[in-house]
Amino acid sequence: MTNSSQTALSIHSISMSYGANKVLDGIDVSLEAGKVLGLLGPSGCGKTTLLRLVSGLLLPDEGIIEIAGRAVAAPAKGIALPPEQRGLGMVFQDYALWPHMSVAKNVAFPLEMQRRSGAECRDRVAKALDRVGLGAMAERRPSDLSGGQQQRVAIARAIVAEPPLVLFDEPLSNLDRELRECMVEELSDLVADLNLSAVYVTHDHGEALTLADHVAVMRGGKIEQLACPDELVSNPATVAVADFLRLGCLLPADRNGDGWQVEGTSVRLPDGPVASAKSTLLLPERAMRLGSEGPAQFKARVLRAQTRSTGHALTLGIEGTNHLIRLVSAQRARIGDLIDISYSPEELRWFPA
Ligand SMILES: Nc1ncnc2c1ncn2[C@@H]1O[C@H](COP(=O)(O)OP(=O)(O)OP(=O)(O)O)[C@@H](O)[C@H]1O
Repeated sequence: MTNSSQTALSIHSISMSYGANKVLDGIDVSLEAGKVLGLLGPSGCGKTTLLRLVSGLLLPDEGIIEIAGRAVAAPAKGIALPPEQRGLGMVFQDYALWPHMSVAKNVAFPLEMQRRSGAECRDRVAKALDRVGLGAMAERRPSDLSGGQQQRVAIARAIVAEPPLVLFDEPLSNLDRELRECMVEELSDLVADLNLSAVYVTHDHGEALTLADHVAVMRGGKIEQLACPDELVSNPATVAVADFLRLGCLLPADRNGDGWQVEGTSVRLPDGPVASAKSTLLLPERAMRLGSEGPAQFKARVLRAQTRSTGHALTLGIEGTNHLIRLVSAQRARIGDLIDISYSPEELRWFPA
């Protein structure tokens, strides 16, 4: 464990059960000050439980949680600080704004809880609202704002007391897709400008990869991989990570002579860095191109073609099999066409079976 004030959050060997159901199992993760940790994973993997343990809404069965070097939960030592003594900022999915209070009153709440003077409250609220671009809306009611603006009020309230750590619990999931895409970028800039230390829970991998410096991909109460976004995308540690991040096509393969054969196909691949007789290989979407110009190819049939703003979204079937490949291509292709797909063998990733 570390006591450095440079560490915003340190989670050590945390476990937690609901009755006989162990929902978190030996979680270890730490976060440097000024960085964002994304907690990403499918429904039920334990992200919200972990966030609640950090906030103090739940207590762990085992382990230690430190915020800015101070132990806030350590059952073995009888330490269990309630949420109000952890001094955290929190932003929730449903904004959790008080409808009968003005925007300024909502934002002032954490400072009033700390019994700050009226002048200090007014000054800090005005600064926080300016930072989220809502300086002109201080006297409005939350109901007179759009969903995106309400979420910015919630962010202003979370940062007004300059907490050592801000917790975001799926803050954009109530917004429609267009607004969400806009807010992800805004939020990412805001978090960087404010130099916030934050934990950001989401099941949307695009959000996590955009916003977080490090992402913990969770599965079944454990961290499957903890890495920066680039590393996760280029070197997923497991099939589950590659699958959850939808990095490309996962294919079962059998060792065959000095190479590999994709199960049920005539597609042969060069040797990979696994010793087992069977493996799953990832053919990343970004490694594939339409046409036969690349270093290696195979044939696939176009099953579906949809026009998107970014290109043509194609679903292809490796000829004569049920293996599907999805990719977005600048080139058009017609349903039923048999086309060549090129790829770079060095971009394949292998997982022992
Ligand atoms: N109050 C509770 N009582 C019993 N089991 C619970 C309770 N809250 C959560 N669980 C269980 O704990 C596990 C983890 O739940 P958690 O809410 O942390 O998952 P999550 O990853 O946040 O999922 P989601 O994305 O759907 O919110 C799940 O199996 C869930 O059913």
